[in-house]
Amino acid sequence: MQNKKYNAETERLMDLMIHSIYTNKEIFLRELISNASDAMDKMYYIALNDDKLKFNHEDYFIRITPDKDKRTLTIEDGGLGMTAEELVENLGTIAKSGSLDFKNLNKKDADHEIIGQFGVGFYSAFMVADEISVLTKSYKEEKAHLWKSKGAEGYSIEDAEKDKHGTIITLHLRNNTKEENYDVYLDEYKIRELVSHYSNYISYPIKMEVEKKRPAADSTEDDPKFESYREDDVLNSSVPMWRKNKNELKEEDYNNFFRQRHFGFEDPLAHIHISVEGMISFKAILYIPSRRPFDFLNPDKKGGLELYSNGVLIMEKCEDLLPDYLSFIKGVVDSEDISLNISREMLQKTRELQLIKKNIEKKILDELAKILKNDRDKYAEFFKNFGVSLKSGAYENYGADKDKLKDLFIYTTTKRENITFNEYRKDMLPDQDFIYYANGSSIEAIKDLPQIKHFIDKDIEVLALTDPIDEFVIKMLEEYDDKKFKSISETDEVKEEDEKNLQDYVKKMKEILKGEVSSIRENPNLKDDAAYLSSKGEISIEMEKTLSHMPNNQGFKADKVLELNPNHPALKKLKTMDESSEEFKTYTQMLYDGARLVAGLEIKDPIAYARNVSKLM
Ligand SMILES: Nc1ncnc2c1ncn2[C@@H]1O[C@H](COP(=O)(O)OP(=O)(O)OP(=O)(O)O)[C@@H](O)[C@H]1O
Repeated sequence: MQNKKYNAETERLMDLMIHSIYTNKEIFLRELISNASDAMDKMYYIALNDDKLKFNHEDYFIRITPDKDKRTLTIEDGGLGMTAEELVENLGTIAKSGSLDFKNLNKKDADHEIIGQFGVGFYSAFMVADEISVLTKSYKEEKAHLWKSKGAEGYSIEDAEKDKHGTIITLHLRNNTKEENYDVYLDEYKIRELVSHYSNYISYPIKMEVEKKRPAADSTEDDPKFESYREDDVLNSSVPMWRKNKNELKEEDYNNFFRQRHFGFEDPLAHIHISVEGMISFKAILYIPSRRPFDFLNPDKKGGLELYSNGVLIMEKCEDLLPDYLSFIKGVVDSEDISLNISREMLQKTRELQLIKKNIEKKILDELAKILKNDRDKYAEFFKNFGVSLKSGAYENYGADKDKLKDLFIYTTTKRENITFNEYRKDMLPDQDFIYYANGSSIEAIKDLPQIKHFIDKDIEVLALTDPIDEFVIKMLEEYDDKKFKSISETDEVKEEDEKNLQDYVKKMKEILKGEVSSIRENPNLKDDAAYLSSKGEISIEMEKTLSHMPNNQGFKADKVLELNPNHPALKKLKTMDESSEEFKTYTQMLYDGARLVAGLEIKDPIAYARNVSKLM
C-alpha cells in the first residue's frame, strides 16, 4: 500500500470541500455520474475501434447503490477505468490547477466562487462524504487498484481485485448534523429526484435496484396478498437529449443539460436545438453562455463542440465545427453522416463537416439577430461579454465575414445606448454625409473630447468606440449602406494652398514641432480647448495607441495635425509673442504636449511640462 499526499492546491480544495457551507451539496451526484458517463463514452469509442476488445452494448450502464446500514452510496460504471498512475494523476492533483487562483480568493467567498464557477468534479463528493474509496480497473491491464481517502491528509492506493474494467466509487456519508441530514442521499426517493433533475439525459441507463411489490403466489381476489421483491429500475430517460423532440423539452431541461455537460455553471443566455435532415443529417443543441468563462481571453484556450457519430462521442472539443469568432458557443453535435473512425486530420476536410459548420453558423447568427430584435437588454448583456469575438470575426480573414456580422454590432452613441448601424443610419440628419465615430476609453471620456462639442451643437449623433478593436472593424467595413464611416478626429483634407498661405506664427510653430506633426492649422470649431490633435490617412491616433501595445509593434505612427483654437486666450497670447523668443518655443511645446495628453498619448518630457505649468500658475 502506498500513502500519498495531495499536491498543495488539491489539499486546499479538499479542505474547502470538507468545510464547505455551500448549500447545493447535492450536485456531488451529478458530478460523479457525469464522470462515469465520460469514462463510458471513452470506453465505448475505444471498444468499437479495437477488434481485440469485446464490445457488448449491455455493459454500458451506471449503477447507484445506497446502503442504509453501512451509510454508503456507491456509483459504479463500466468505463475505461484507471491505472495506478492515472489514479495519482487524476485524483491526486486537480486538473485545472493553473486556473484556480486561490490567492485571490478570501476564505469566505472561496467555496462559492470555486464550486460556483468551476464545478469541482470528483472532489465535490467530500462535501457529503468523510471517506471515499475508488475501486478501479483499467481496460489496459489485469490488475485493479483501490484508492482511499479520508480527506485533506492524503490518500492511499493498494492492489485489488475486480472482474471487469470500470470504476466503483463508494462514499461513506458524513454524520448527520443539526444543519445537515446526509442520510437523505440514501433515500430512493431523493436519489430518483436528483437523477431526474440533474442527470436525466445522460446517454447511458442509470440503474438502481429497488424494492417493489407484486401479488403473492397465494393471492386471491378475496384475500389479496403481496410480496416484496427487488428489481432494477432505470432512473433516467437515457435517450440523448438532442434526439428528443423540442416540444417534449422544457427550458429547465436545457438549462440542466448545460450544467450537466459542464458547459457553465449559470443558466445559459439562450439555446438552439437543431434537427436537420437532408443532404446532411445532424442534430445539435447549442448554447450561448450568459457569462464569459474565466479564461475567455487566454489565446491558448480551445473552444469547440462535442462531436458524436450516431450517439458515440468521437471528439470532446471539435474546433472545426465553428468559425473562430463563435468559439464561445458550447454544445453537442451528433451526425450519423460522420464516420466513427475518422481521424482528426481527415475530419477537417470532409464535406459533411463543412456543411454542418455552415448550417450551425447560420443558425447561431439567426438566433442572435432574433434576440437583438426582440430583447435588446438581453442582447446588450450578450454583446458586453462576447461582442469582441464577433468584432474580431468581422476583422479577421481580410473581412470575409464582415457582411454577415455588421448588423449584429451595437454601440453607445452621444445620444443613445445599444443601437445598430442600421438604426444610426436611419436617423441620420438629411444633409449628413458620414457616419461619425469617436474613440475613447468610455462614453464619458468621449463626451469630453474637444472636437465633440461641434457635433453635439449641430445635433449630429456620434458612435462611441470604446473597444480598441472597434476602429479596426470600422476600417474594415469602410461604409454602411452607402455612407462612409468617419472619425471626428480625422481632419478634413489639408489643402495645398492653405499650407502655402500659413500665418507666420504657425510657420514658426511648424518649425519647432518638426517631425512631430505634419500640419498645423486654425480650427474655429473648437469650443473650450486651445488645441487638439487630429490625424489624416490610414492610421488614426487611436490605432497608433493600440498598435504600440501589440507584441510585434512596428512603430506605426499616425500622421498628426495640430488644430488650434484661434479664439482661445492662450492662442491670442501666443500671437502677440516674439516668434524667436524662448517663451514662444515653450508655449508651442506646451500646447502640443497638452493636445497629446488630451489624445491619450505620452509626452516626451513630462517633468518639463509640469514645471512649465507650475511656473505659469
Ligand atoms: N468514473 C471514472 N472513471 C474513469 N476516470 C475517472 C472517473 N472519475 C474521474 N475520472 C478521472 O479523473 C479526472 C478528474 O475528475 P474530476 O471530476 O475531478 O475532473 P474532470 O471531470 O476532469 O473535470 P470536470 O469535472 O470539470 O469536467 C477525470 O478527468 C477522469 O480522467
